[in-house]
Amino acid sequence: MTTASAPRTLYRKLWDSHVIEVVPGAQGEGEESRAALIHVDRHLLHECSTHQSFEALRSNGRSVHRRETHLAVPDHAVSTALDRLSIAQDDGAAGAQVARLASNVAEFDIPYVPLDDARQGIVHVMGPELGFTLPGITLACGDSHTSTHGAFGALAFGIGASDCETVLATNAIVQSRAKTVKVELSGTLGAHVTSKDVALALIGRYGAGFATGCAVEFTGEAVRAMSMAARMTLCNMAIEAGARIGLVAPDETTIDYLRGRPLAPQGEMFEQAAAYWRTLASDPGAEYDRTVALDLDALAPQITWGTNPQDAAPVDGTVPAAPEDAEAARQHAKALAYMGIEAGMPVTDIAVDVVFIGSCTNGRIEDLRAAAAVARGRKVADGVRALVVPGSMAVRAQAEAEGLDTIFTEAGFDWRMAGCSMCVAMNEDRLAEGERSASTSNRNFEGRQGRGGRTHLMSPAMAAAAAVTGHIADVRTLEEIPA
Ligand SMILES: CC(C)[C@H](C(=O)O)[C@@H](O)C(=O)O
Ligand code: SF4
Repeated sequence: MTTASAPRTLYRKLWDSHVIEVVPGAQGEGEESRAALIHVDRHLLHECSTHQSFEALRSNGRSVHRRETHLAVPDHAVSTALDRLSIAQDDGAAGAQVARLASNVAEFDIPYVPLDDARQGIVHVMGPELGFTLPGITLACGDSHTSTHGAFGALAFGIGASDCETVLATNAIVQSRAKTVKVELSGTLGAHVTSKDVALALIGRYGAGFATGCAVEFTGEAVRAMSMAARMTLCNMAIEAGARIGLVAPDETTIDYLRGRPLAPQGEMFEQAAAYWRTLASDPGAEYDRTVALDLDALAPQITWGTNPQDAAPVDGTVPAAPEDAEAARQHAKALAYMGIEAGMPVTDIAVDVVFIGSCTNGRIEDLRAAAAVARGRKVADGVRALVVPGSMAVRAQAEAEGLDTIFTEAGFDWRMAGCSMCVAMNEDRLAEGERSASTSNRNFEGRQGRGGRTHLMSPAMAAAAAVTGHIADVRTLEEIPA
């Protein structure tokens, strides 16, 4: 039984401060129920997972409880073509999804960022940019990568369509309190090694299920040194370790990021909020259900070779040999056959057809800067199609203000409008059967980027290195190009 004075994890503090009522449960004698009705402070919506919820609201005769706590944006199915506003009215499936979202939010009077708005972007990029995401809040969205917002010290989680209706109608939801995993990151990242590499290395070492159903808190000096963008990448990828929630305790980096954001508190209110945010950290001695560690000093850039995010290897390594366990060996053979590669080959021998730089994992301005630093003065290799899809229109505008678009286009990259794009292939951006990509997104399952497509996950700098060499390449070994 947790007493008021027992040291608590950040997760537990966020949880406790949002419990409306504990649901009496079937726990063992003397054990506290883990289920509770919790308050949902904020809710993000996109066009793919919400139509059913609005239908349910209508058929149940319910209304939206507090309209200003919701924010909707189309991102998954939208075109990323430069002339998309003139084609958005097409009656294709994607256009219809966006149109339905627009009419649903109009009917229920929910704040909406339409496709032609300068703030449009992937929900998990746009929410933080606007200051909709704040430390200490609960934030829900009908999308698994909602964990991204945990980088701010928010309790952020994906919900299903029926939960989405409940959240719209009540701002509350029954959840089960998750078990906690502490990830201790020690050491310092080397040049060109990023939080994407940390995430892939962690999942590679501990397995795609190492945090199943858990709340993962990333801790250590290395995390404190990371930008908000890097922390968001980590929390985003926590889902690929099976987690429900990713968390980083807020600090001055978080507070500096949020100051002046349009939907964050302003002036004296902001300072009062920041004083509270500074209290949001795990107490010394707080107990986690599991702790895992990774030393970053010797970490190399990572890539995935297979069809699961845990199929990670260092870029200076080889495609691994079959594991001993029979079932694991069968999976390994299946993955290699699908990917069209062989055990033992250096991963840098893998040639790519397509490069995708974008997504809610790595579509922020820092990511584009890292990719542009590699692309600058180089050319996309012959036969390679390379796309840069900013995570939001604000990222796109910032990149243009910095001249990154010119660097990319001069190098032969395609410079697109914002959206999920080839991360999920719900729009026209997709791999053809058998095509192979270097991708900065988060999932490499069979067909994720188009039926029969083959995905190698990596960081933005590594993806840019693949674009200019035509194969998976160690960005650390590319020659410096003088400015
Ligand atoms: C379409 C959406 C519900 C889905 C998710 O839940 O994550 C998508 O964003 C994804 O990344 O696969
Ligand atoms: S960018 Fe990819 S992972 Fe992120 S929300 Fe869109 S589809 Fe999901």
